[in-house]
Amino acid sequence: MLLLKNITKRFPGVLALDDVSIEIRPNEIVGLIGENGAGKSTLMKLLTGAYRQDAGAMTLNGKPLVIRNPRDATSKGIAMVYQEQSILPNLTVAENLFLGREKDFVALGRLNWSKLERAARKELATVHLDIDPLTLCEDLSFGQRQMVELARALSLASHGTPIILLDEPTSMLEAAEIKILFRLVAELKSRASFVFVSHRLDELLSLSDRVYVMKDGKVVADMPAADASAAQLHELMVGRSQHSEYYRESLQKPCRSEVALSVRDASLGHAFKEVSFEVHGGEVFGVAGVVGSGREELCRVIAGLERLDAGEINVGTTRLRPQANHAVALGIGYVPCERKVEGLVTQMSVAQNLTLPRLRAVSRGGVIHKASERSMANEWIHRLHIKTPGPDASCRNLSGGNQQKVVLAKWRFAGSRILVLDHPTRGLDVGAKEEVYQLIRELTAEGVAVVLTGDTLEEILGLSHRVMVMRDGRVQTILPCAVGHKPSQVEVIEHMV
Ligand SMILES: Nc1ncnc2c1ncn2[C@@H]1O[C@H](COP(=O)(O)OP(=O)(O)OP(=O)(O)O)[C@@H](O)[C@H]1O
Repeated sequence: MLLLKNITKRFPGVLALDDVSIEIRPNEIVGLIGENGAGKSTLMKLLTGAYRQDAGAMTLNGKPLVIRNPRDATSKGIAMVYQEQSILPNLTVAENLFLGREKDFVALGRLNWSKLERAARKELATVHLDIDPLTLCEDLSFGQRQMVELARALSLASHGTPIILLDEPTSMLEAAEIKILFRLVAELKSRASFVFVSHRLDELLSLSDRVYVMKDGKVVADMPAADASAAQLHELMVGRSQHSEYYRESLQKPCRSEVALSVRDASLGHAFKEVSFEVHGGEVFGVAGVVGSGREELCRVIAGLERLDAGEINVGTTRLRPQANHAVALGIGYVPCERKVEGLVTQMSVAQNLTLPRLRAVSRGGVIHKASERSMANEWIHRLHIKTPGPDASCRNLSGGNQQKVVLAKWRFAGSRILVLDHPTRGLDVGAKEEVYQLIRELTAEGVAVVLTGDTLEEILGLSHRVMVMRDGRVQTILPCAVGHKPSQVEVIEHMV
């Protein structure tokens, strides 16, 4: 149905797509995987008309295809469900579904709300979402908002057999929501084709019919999912086989006796109440809980971004003030879940972002010394294998995973002694994840304390010395979790829900 032939796309200093050929058949789910920076998003952006290829051609149902912009893409039946959701939270579900198409619902200069509501109900039924179309989107759960996006994409691209692009749709979802999404996509396959981008190899194999593996801008494999294994995909995309010890458990050292961080009777609004714990030097302290359990807010409080209603947080003998710069001064580094909003100044370069928390190290006489800034940055680019044309490249143009590496490198450069990692491996490919796990082990061996809330329970259990389980803002239990004493996932889930 859709054919991409010998597509090349170049950015300054980067060959993002190098002679890529891909085909998408009717009613098929095509999985797309590759390391961070392999070119997946660039490919999606070509298909939605955000970019034009430098060379190569596309055809749709045998006819030459030129996509001028996203609206043109949807008119040709290609629509995208964005990972960092594109719906407007302050509008209703119905308004979001028909955003830009309001004129179909206007009579005599006025919006016909009941017509809009009826049409919205119909669209919501296609994704089995039983909600009032006049609900504000900000009142929906993340999973529900994603369903609204999917319904919107399907209704926009209602031309022939639509092609729906799903960019890491599961990265922000809980296990139960993922199940619902997968069931729905499998059902919708009878009326649409899907391109599914994911870094989770098992998921990709379970949902897709066929899989393309990309590496350094090239397609290196195309195979039926039934013939592929996760280990094989790992090797194809990373170029080496998966480390037998994924979480580097053998590198875990007993933590130190000194307390690096203590949280006492901390309460914050509706988010959490009377939370107390201590984290030791060299310890990975995992925080588990479902979305809404209070774990994300807890991370923000330790980073100095929120003011507690009661209780206190101490680093050594110093009480933390609710100011991000005080947290940084006390040696706390924060890797936020929303890296583009809070983790980076995206319009600044890689070097500027990397050195931002410790400008003094690259300044002379109060003036930033560009050559030292660049050479520091080069060192970290090299150490963390950050894929960038150079230290002066704008962070905005890095792939998602490489942006995350810049955030991690920044705190490493700052010499932080306490790291708060909120989903540090979200959006990272399997190889990059292993590098982060290795880095966490190295940091803790040096005595750095880590507060970790992870993408999966397996990840939290794999890395932590102890795991605190939160439910509805309360601490349920703190379980020992060092190697040889790991609780089972079931045991932890029982405390979570
Ligand atoms: N607008 C741009 N300007 C310059 N370089 C870019 C731009 N967009 C992407 N790149 C570069 O092109 C390469 C491919 O990036 P792309 O975002 O397609 O990777 P990806 O496979 O989606 O990675 P990830 O899994 O991390 O999201 C990267 O090296 C990236 O830095």
